[in-house]
Amino acid sequence: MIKAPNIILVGPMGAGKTTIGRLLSHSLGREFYDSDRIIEENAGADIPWIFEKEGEDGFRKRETHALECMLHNQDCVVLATGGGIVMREENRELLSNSDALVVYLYASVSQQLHRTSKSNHRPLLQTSDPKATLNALFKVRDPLYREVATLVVETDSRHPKSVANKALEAIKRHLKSENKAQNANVNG
Ligand SMILES: Nc1ncnc2c1ncn2[C@@H]1O[C@H](COP(=O)(O)OP(=O)(O)O)[C@@H](O)[C@H]1O
Ligand SMILES: O=C(O)C1=C[C@@H](OP(=O)(O)O)[C@@H](O)[C@H](O)C1
Ligand SMILES: [Mg+2]
Repeated sequence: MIKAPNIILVGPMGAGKTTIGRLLSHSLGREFYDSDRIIEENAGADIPWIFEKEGEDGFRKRETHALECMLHNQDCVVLATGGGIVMREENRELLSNSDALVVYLYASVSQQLHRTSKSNHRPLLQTSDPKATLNALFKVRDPLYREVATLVVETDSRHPKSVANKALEAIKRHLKSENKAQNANVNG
């Protein structure tokens, strides 16, 4: 059993946040949440509908509210976020100022494109050139994911189970080194 506060997954669309988050939560015996599902449940509508009726700005407001509620009410859960969670400074501050362990699931743009091509539920990718959109988003967002993340886990050419195991090992290593540093502070 590992002792860690909330584990929060960030990264681009198609990085596998929803898939890996669920696998991680099973391995850890923790509850799993996905900010996109929380938003949909609260709205009583799906994400394409919210984007259509309220615009991206309406969706982002709902996203901030979902993140605030999770950080305020939940402890020791696994939370998958949506790829745009880092766009608002307010959200980055919420993530950085919380004691959550934030894991950036990295995926190359070609993998993002491949993995998102099976679904039409991502409004931002309903363009004539989703690859150009993913490239443009990646340029802006990659530094922001790195800014809020404690750990970065590479997901290209790995099966989801292998990504989840890799993330788990990285989390355990991180917690061990954090404990050692704390003990050194107490004893030193
Ligand atoms: N490591 C992986 N290798 C291959 N396919 C993956 C991997 N991770 C996720 N997928 C697949 O990619 C698609 C998008 O995954 P999802 O978890 O929804 O990503 P996200 O929540 O980051 O947008 C799903 O069909 C999922 O099964
Ligand atoms: O990158 C984004 O801005 C978005 C990512 C989506 O979540 P996933 O990253 O889980 O696909 C979802 O929140 C919405 O379509 C917007
Ligand atoms: Mg997702």
